[in-house]
Amino acid sequence: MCRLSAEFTDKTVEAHFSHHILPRTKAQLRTALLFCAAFYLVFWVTDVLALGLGTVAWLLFACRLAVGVVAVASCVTNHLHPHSVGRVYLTASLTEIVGLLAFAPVVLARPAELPWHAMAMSIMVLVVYLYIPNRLIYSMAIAIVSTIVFIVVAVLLNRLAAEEVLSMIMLLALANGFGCIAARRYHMIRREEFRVQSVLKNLSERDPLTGCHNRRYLQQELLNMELSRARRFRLSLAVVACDIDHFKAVNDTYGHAAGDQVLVAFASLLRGMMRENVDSLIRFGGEEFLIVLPETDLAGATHLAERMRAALAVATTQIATGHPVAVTASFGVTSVNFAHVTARFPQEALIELADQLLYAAKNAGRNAVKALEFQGRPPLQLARKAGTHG
Ligand SMILES: Nc1nc2c(ncn2[C@@H]2O[C@H](COP(=O)(O)OP(=O)(O)OP(=O)(O)O)[C@@H](O)[C@H]2O)c(=O)[nH]1
Repeated sequence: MCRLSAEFTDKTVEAHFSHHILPRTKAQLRTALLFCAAFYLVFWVTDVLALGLGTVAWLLFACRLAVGVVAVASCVTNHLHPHSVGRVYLTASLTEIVGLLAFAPVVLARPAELPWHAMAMSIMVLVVYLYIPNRLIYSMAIAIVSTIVFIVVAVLLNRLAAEEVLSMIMLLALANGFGCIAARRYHMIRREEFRVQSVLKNLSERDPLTGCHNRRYLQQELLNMELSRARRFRLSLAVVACDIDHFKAVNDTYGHAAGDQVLVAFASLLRGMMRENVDSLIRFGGEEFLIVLPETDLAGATHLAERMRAALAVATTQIATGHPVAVTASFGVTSVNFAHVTARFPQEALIELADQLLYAAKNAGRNAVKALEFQGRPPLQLARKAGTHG
């Protein structure tokens, strides 16, 4: 994490984090802006009490109203662009700047109350750092520049004794210092929470050896999500089950560590032939993998499985001892086309059919692909498990 900005140094991670917290940031920003704008307007009462209901008081009302208008416009803009992180920070900064600028006429119109204005300025600085959600570097820039401008205006007004000016400067420096430290802490804690959550999510959804999604993620999230999407838009969804042939022999001959290397290489070969961010590879158990292919019909999925089978058949994995290890794999392919299938069926039925086809491929001599369209009914018993398969 960058120590100055309190953001992730990796821009992609930071963008991911910002999008992840965007709904919460927007809700916080809306509350903060409307609350601050309302207070700004309510404080007009003090202008009237100090100046009477004359032209100057109405001018100050116009300034305060401008802050309210910008705050409301910011909220509307963010509502109309629900996915824009940049716009959230832009509107937060803009409202902060307008709010602080609108404070200048109040100070100039009521110079006798300079110590109170200094106190108000300290509170506003804290609000900028802590209450209005914004990037820390933007909050820092806005708070520091407006503090300096305020001090210059206060000195030019020449209403305070030297010791009062010094007290005011120290008070404002304290507000900036503590505000900045607290805001920095808050930004870092939120990112640390996000990092821990991501690590835990990864641990619960992924297989540590191959980095593929695990069975729990497939059954509890992925398949349900893909099936509902395919059903809603009447699309095809394909599932491919694949399993390395005679994998036990690899372990027995070269050792478990070499077996692990072969598994990792197999997963990487499959992943390399899939569509990034569209298809999913799941380690279903031991040496069996499952591939979920959205918007893919049986012909497309069978073609892919055939290409994967052929690629593996000519590939070798260099294990730690330097030996090249060659393996083959068997594939069971099924797909469901929701343009035709309207009946509801349990998600397991699709996996079960892919699995049965996989064992049919094993029974047919291995290093083979078997495919069948899923018709929405519980699958038939296509094949018994191959005798050698555990
Ligand atoms: N190295 C390694 N081996 C594993 C892992 N998970 C399961 N295995 C092994 O995979 C082997 C699977 O053997 P079987 O189920 O008999 O299947 P097979 O030898 O591949 O035979 P067929 O599938 O019928 O072709 C067993 O020896 C398991 O110990 C793993 O994470 N790493």
